[in-house]
Amino acid sequence: MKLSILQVNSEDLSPYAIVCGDPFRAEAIARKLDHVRELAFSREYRTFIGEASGVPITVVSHGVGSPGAAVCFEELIKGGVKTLIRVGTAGSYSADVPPGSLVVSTAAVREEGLTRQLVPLGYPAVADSDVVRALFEAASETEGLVKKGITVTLDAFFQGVEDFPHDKYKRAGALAVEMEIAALYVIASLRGVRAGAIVALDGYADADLREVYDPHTDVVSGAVEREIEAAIRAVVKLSN
Ligand SMILES: O=P(O)(O)O[C@H]1O[C@H](CO)[C@@H](O)[C@H]1O
Ligand SMILES: O=c1cc[nH]c(=O)[nH]1
Repeated sequence: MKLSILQVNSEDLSPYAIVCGDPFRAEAIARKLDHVRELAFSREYRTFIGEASGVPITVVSHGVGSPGAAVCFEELIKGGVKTLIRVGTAGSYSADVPPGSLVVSTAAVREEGLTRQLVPLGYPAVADSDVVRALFEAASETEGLVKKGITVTLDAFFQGVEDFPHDKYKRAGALAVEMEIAALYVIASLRGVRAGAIVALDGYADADLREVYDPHTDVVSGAVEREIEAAIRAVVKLSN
């Protein structure tokens, strides 16, 4: 079956997918795999298939923001993907997890608009516990700080005149904020597949991102390398 938005044949997909926002990061992840082939590059969705330790892995970029990412997650699941791992970046809520750290998201606050069009507000956006365990173990085997905990998914990236809800979620113990994990977790639960996510912290969420956002530093690149390694190893662990 040809997936109409991703423009890939479902027969070419692995049951394991690593997803990320940036099409160039998808390529960087794919380059770590054996026998890699690019399957399609349609809109923001760039799809590769490769192998790690003999386990086939699909890698796909989902772009920025929950609505576009949701389309990607839904099509992958329709195409037979059973385990999805997001490898992303996020802004930190705490000096205990400074830029360059990794966070494995156990659950996500639904501060986006997409999932409320799918399920009631009380429905949780929660990771699969086996995927969290595999990601945390694999990330802990890399050099550098890794924590697990709640993350926040927000639609807005640059602030307008409304206050962002960062302070209350910080006080409630959330570790970081990004833009797609809640959509991933809700859709995975709805469709009966498992999902998890790991993020590399690229700055502090409450800074004025218009002034200071720069994910292209050595510290962030190093953390992204670590999370890619962790995600690939987590897939191999989950396949055993
Ligand atoms: O690095 P990625 O995976 O794109 O994740 C984060 O970065 C983007 C914002 O620049 C958003 O997609 C956010 O969730
Ligand atoms: O959504 C995001 C992603 C990266 N960094 C942030 O501060 N926010």
